[in-house]
Amino acid sequence: MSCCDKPGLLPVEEALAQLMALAAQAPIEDVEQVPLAEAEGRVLAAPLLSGFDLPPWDNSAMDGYALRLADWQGEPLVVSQKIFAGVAPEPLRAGTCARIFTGAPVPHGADCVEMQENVEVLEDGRVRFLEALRFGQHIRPQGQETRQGDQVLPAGTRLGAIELGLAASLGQAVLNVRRKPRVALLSTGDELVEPGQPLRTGQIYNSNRALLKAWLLRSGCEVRDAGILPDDLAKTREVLGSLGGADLILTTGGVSVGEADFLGAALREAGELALWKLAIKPGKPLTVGHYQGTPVIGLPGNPASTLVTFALLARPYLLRRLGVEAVTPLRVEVPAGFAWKRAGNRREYLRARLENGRALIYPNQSSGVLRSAAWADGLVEVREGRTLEEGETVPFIPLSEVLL
Ligand SMILES: Nc1nc2c(c(=O)[nH]1)N[C@H]1C(S)=C(S)[C@@H](COP(=O)(O)OP(=O)(O)OC[C@H]3O[C@@H](n4cnc5c(N)ncnc54)[C@H](O)[C@@H]3O)O[C@H]1N2
Ligand code: MOO
Ligand SMILES: [Mg+2]
Repeated sequence: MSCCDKPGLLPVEEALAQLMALAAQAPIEDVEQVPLAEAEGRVLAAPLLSGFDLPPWDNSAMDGYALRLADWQGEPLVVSQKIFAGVAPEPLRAGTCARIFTGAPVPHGADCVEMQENVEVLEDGRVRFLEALRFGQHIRPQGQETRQGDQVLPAGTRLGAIELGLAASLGQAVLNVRRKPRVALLSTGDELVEPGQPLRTGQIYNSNRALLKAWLLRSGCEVRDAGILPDDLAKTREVLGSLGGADLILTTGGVSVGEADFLGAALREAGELALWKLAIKPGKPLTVGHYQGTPVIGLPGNPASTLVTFALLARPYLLRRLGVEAVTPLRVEVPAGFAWKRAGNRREYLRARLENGRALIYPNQSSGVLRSAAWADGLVEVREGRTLEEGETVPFIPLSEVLL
């Protein structure tokens, strides 16, 4: 055990529970109406209800012929009308059938559709049905998908491609969604330089800013990019104090115990430090609190620590503030394609990739190595105190689950 890995670290579940409680105290409830085409990634503010039955009328599932079963005694039937999708049919004339195509409304009086492969069209145009017919066959009944008034999606649903398609099928051109969270993004560190600038000795490029900005935008947030903050307590106070209009100040770096780590000190002075030092690796010094009443989440500066803590803690917090229930990502159990001999006292999230159904881990799991995450397609979770033999089952969190 190293000097810093003492017991007393906050377990990940407890940190998440506390973040959820903080989120519940500060819901973002303002509602906006947005056109369907702009609603991707937003969160429904009200349930999506079906204004009508879907499908609105019985319609054919096949290209073929519609008939009334009782009219068919084995003799060929005359075709009395042709019904394409998009037209309103006449009622079916007794003793006849109708030519019908997939998606076309079934005419009043018909109760069965036969696909054209199973009929013989006679020279006189009549149609002989070659196989036994069943009542209701190949008919998609009115309301089979939704009934008028059904709740199709609950409030708090995040809108992805499927939900947008569903809303469109119900004729919704505009959706009521929660206002986007306003996130002020700050990268702390005297060593940071933006890409495009020359790099002097001791400096590194700011990668967390690009990573988080893209991810926040994808997560449906409005980003106020507050740039780079030097490692200086007075400057930290000044900049945090200027970001009061934000729903969240999200910072990276400056949360550990070094002499240039000032976020904790600033929060203790003019706010509250609610969470610090978690049993998570990477990401232990994650810092949560508020500054003059504005919520602050300080992600540890190491790029893989930033990624893991954003994915598993900060992102769920933001989603919960929007009323999203399901904020924890899916885990699938997979066999480990590696052995893990070092039981740690923090829960570890290893950058991993599935190959032939087994999880392989990137050879360098240093929290400074972002390349590990670009190589990976998920995170393997290794619980505190655990070692693993190759072939044992481990939880795997697909990165696609958290990147949306
Ligand atoms: N004595 C101890 N030292 C450290 C401990 C500890 O418990 N005792 N914890 C370590 C752990 S774990 C982590 S994680 C880091 C977290 O450090 P900070 O959040 O204070 O971050 P910094 O010190 O500012 O930076 C850490 C590392 O990350 C680089 N960095 C920072 N920001 C960026 C950025 N925007 N883009 C790219 N890289 C960035 C920075 O240069 C440092 O290399 O603390 C350990 N130390
Ligand atoms: O927890 Mo730190 O994130 O190990 O590098
Ligand atoms: Mg530090």
